[in-house]
Amino acid sequence: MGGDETGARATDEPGREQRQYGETAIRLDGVTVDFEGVRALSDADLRVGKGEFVTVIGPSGCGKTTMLRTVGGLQDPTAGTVSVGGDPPDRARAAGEFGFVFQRHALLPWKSALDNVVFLRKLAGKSPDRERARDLLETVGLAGFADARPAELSGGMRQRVAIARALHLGASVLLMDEPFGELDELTREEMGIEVRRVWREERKTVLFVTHSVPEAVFLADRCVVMSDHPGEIEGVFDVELPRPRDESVYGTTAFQEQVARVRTALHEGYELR
Ligand SMILES: Nc1ncnc2c1ncn2[C@@H]1O[C@H](COP(=O)(O)OP(=O)(O)OP(=O)(O)O)[C@@H](O)[C@H]1O
Repeated sequence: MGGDETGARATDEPGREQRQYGETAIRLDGVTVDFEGVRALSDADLRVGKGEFVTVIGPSGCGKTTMLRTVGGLQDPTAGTVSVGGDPPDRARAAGEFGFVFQRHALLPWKSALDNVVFLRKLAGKSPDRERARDLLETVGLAGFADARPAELSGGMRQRVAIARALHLGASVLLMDEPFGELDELTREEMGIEVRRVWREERKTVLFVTHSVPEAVFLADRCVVMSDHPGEIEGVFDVELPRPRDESVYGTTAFQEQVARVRTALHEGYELR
């Protein structure tokens, strides 16, 4: 398919989202993770190119979070190797290469949005930059909310703060685990559009776990489909949709077809490779 070693294709599409993922940012080779008799992840091989947006979807308990945590150095593999920018995950984590965004944003309730963005960077031993933090709040659509406390923000706005916080860390890799899981469908869609826009501007590598097939397709350059018992990578699906993407994509036949294809893969173990 004319791909490079990441498996991603460089396309001739014009615009800023042109895909050129020659350099591998994340690499998993034969990664297995066992927990007391449970094989959470089995023999996973994956390459994620630098600056690529990869989503991960699969049934509950198939090892999506385990894979994300293993990439992020929060979980050691039982077998196999993971490398991030050529380094083992714990070294990459110590170097501040990861921005984690989880379903529960864990903002500090007594701090303003701006202070929440700044705080994590301070905690990581890096010097905070309030101007940059303010710019990032603007980037995620929160201009004017720098002084608001989390309780004054909606769920979607709180997740935007969490994304700005991860970006302020200066991380090159965003690991996102169901970040919009608690949001209503319309807000999820809006957040998806925002996240792709931010990703385009900030040029991060993103690994994004979701339960939503439309979200997995809309966001991705490539979508990793997993199966369970044991958790393994069933296939990796190239998403061919216009770039940049906005809400009009949801209504297109191409989008519906690709959603259907991923659904079939999830239900029937349809061969994607
Ligand atoms: N710390 C742990 N100790 C024991 N078992 C675990 C641990 N973490 C995960 N597991 C098990 O490993 C398997 C994979 O879990 P994981 O959370 O990675 O799946 P998931 O695909 O993210 O699930 P969900 O979509 O429900 O969040 C499950 O059977 C789970 O019970």
